[in-house]
Amino acid sequence: MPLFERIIRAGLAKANGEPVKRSKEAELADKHDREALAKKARNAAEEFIREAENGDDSTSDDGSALGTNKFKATATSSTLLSSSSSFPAASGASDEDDEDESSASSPSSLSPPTAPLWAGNSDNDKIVYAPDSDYESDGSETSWAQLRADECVRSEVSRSHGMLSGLGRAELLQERSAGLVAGGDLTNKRRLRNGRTLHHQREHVPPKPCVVEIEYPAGDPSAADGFRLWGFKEGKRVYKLDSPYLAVLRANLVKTAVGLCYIDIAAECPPQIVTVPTPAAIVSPTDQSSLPAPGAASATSAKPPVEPAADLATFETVTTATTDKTETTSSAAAAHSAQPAVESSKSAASVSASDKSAQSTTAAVSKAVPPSLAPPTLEVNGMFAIRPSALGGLGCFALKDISRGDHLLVERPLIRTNMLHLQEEIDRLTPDQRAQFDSLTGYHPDPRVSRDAQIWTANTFVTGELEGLFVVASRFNHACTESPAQNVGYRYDRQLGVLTMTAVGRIKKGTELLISYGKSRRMLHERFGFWCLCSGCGGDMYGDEDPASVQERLTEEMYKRIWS
Ligand SMILES: C[S@@+](CC[C@H](N)C(=O)[O-])C[C@H]1O[C@@H](n2cnc3c(N)ncnc32)[C@H](O)[C@@H]1O
Repeated sequence: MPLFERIIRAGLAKANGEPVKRSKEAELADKHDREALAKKARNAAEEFIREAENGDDSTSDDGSALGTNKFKATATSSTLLSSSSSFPAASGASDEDDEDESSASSPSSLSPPTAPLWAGNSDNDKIVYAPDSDYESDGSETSWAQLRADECVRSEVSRSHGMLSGLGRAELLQERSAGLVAGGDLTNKRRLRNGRTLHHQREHVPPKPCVVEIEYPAGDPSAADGFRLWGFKEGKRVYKLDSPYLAVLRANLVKTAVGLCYIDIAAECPPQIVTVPTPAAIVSPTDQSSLPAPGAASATSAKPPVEPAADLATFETVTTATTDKTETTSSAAAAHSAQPAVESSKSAASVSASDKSAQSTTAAVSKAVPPSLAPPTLEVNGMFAIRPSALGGLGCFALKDISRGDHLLVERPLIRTNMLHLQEEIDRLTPDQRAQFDSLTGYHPDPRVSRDAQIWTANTFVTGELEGLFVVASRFNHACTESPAQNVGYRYDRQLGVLTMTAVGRIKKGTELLISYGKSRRMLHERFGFWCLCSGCGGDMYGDEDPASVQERLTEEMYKRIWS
């Protein structure tokens, strides 16, 4: 379960005094405790068995007591050991009581393990079983289990937070630079202080500035100019930069980022992403005859649909002009820099005549950047193009004036499944489909999850009981209700198995097409990892305040809320 969901659930449940489903860590901790109890019980049982085999007379003196104790010990041992399965089946427990107890303590009654059912007997320090036939465990009966779960969640938060902020590494770098700890030679590296203080989780530590280590091939001090904290993206701090060394940095991106910050170079270096929507998957809902057969939905082909509907007929391949120098953010830029250049050149070969200017711009930009960093070539369906967006990464922009009710896109899912079966579905993708999947932006609240899971989490649409991932629809950015308005609605048709995007108002050529991911800014941040930059929800309500500090402050507020 995602971290935030766990935290929120735990918090809500705690507030309401409701039982909390324990985390995996708590389960492990319980298992550890159970094993300790099992050991104890085994010793007790062995002792009893030894006593019984030695013909201890106390049986006849107090047969029932010993019988009960003996039974308790053995039943307990065998039950407890059913999880560790190292204790031989207990003997000498064949009376009626025993059968009752045995059935009550069969392994199935412990599935899932319910540690709170066990308690130490303070009188004889033996483990006793206190079955209650009406009792159904939900795994959260005792406060220690609850506490342990909370503790696990708490450590989870601080761990994740440590990863989010990179503070651990920042501190290490700082200590290294101060000569407090041993480390590599920093003399050829520039360090940048961003003046940030530590988050409240670490308040006991005196605040220190965060240090970013960046390697500059040129070694020129002025190369550090222009860096500033922009915010958080995909679980990492994002720094914007505007440096004369961009070209060099671009070529050395991996070396440069040093694992601490992800450098957003979208303004100068366009995303290396080629989205090739499946023509067969994009048809008019009125032209259902041309819908591809299920399963063949996403076969990649450069051919247009056989009989495309009028409004979606023109499949243009547009080389997007990406000389836009505005400060756009793009996770795609770094995440997808490995996109094979061949894709770009392949698509570039089919540039439509209608976009000659874009082509010439592309040619100019191509000269300036290495082939692997050539501008994106994006295939669109005639109604919109996919281009870098000021909101973040790529977005969809109207290529013509659009009227209310116009269908913009009808798309079949590349994958329709749930998290449980995601891997199987991914494994079934063809290499082309896999490349389409990989090209998407990923985010997951827990940065440790796989990139596949991140992509899935950040891009899926609810499609009935399952979720669907659509390669083109995934490029629609979010807006709240006011300007820039959400101007596109979508609906998944379960019978046809297609997602339809429809204009919900008049849209002028060039306007970004925006859908709604949800209403709450906090939800957007927690679920998708971004603070909405649209003005509708107050993304711009902070006036002159530096966006970096706004985002940092909001993040801190979120953590405070989680912790309170
Ligand atoms: C489903 S993707 C949308 C397409 C994405 N821009 C891309 O390049 O692939 C969702 C991501 O887009 C960005 N995004 C979408 N709407 C945004 C908004 N209103 N403000 C800021 N970022 C936004 C966020 O990074 C979010 O995680």
